[in-house]
Amino acid sequence: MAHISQVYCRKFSTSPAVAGAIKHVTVIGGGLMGSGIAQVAAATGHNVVMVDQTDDILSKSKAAIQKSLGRVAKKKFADDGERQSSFVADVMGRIQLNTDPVDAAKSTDLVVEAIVENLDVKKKLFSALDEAAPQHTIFASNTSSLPIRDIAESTNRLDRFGGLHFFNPVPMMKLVEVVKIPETSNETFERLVQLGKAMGKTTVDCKDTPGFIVNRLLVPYMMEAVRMLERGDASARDIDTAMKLGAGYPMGPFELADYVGLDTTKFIIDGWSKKYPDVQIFQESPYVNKLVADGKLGKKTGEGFYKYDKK
Ligand SMILES: CCCCCCCCCCCCCC(=O)CC(=O)SCCNC(=O)CCNC(=O)[C@H](O)C(C)(C)COP(=O)(O)OP(=O)(O)OC[C@H]1O[C@@H](n2cnc3c(N)ncnc32)[C@H](O)[C@@H]1OP(=O)(O)O
Ligand SMILES: NC(=O)C1=CN([C@@H]2O[C@H](COP(=O)(O)OP(=O)(O)OC[C@H]3O[C@@H](n4cnc5c(N)ncnc54)[C@H](O)[C@@H]3O)[C@@H](O)[C@H]2O)C=CC1
Repeated sequence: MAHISQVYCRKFSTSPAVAGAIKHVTVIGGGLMGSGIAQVAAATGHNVVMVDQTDDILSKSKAAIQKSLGRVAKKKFADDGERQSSFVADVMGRIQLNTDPVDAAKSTDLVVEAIVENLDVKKKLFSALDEAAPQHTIFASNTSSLPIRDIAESTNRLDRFGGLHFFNPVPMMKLVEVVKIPETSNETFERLVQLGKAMGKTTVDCKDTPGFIVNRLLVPYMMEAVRMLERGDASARDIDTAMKLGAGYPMGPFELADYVGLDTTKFIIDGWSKKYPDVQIFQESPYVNKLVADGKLGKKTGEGFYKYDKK
């Protein structure tokens, strides 16, 4: 016998797919975050399409996923090379690649956007996707710092729009912030929460408030670290050591900034300094600006606050 809530959903939902769990996920952006989201979605049984601008970028994203899955497989199936390989092949088999976001959006339950941290670029993307995606498709942004409502206004599906904020590295970090705008329907919100849990994450709910929970606290902390460096109070190395050994953080603020990417970091600072011109802590950092101008974007380019071996 069907459970009463199943009967209710079948009878009253606008589309049968709205009531079901999200099975097909389209991830737009195959960078640090998009590749991690695609990996974890596929590893938890979802069919995934990962979209980026060129085949070349996508093949690098695919290689990054394969490498990360290899690390996961080693832990999951220690000493069993065959099972490790079949796990990796199985997960990779659920990830398709596409350079056309509009095409990818035509048949998907959820779009998760993880492209560059720029409001206009994100709005342009979602506006195009809105024309193509089916009615039931939910849109979500992984933005670090932009208001979800500002991105969502480029679409006609505010009730099916929310924030899904994952953390870097996605395969290791256990949290997803699920963000509601005033128009997000309860059904959409519940489905996003369910997806976060189905991906093996702990979810927290948050309103569309600047930086959500984590970044509202993390950004001022990291900004104060760079102010200390700029004032000459302490070296980057000593500040990092202090925060790791004195506060128990896995990475110090400069290691973390390099890990996040200084381009993304600068996009966040630029956005917030414009938005909050009177809040001193959010104002630009000459030190970060110089590193970015010199192409030193952190771990991904081999140099940021620190130098890295290119692997
Ligand atoms: C300061 C100046 C700048 C001012 C600017 C202010 C602007 C602020 C910008 C804010 C940006 C916000 C971005 C955002 O929106 C939110 C975020 O995501 S914030 C980032 C959150 N992430 C963290 O805080 C990461 C903290 N670090 C860690 O947890 C660990 O260091 C990490 C897990 C990354 C690595 O662990 P570590 O022990 O250091 O290294 P190992 O290499 O030995 O790894 C340990 C373990 O983990 C496995 N592993 C690591 N990475 C992956 C991966 N990608 N895929 C699969 N597996 C991975 C690895 O295999 C190891 O496994 P073992 O079994 O233990 O060997
Ligand atoms: N780096 C981090 O630690 C975190 C970043 N975020 C957020 O996730 C988003 C992505 O960040 P990262 O993955 O770090 O950036 P990234 O620079 O590593 O990757 C972005 C990718 O998007 C692609 N892209 C840009 N415009 C596109 C478009 N119109 N269509 C398709 N693909 C496009 C780029 O080619 C690139 O591969 C940003 O909004 C960022 O704020 C959120 C949590 C953590």
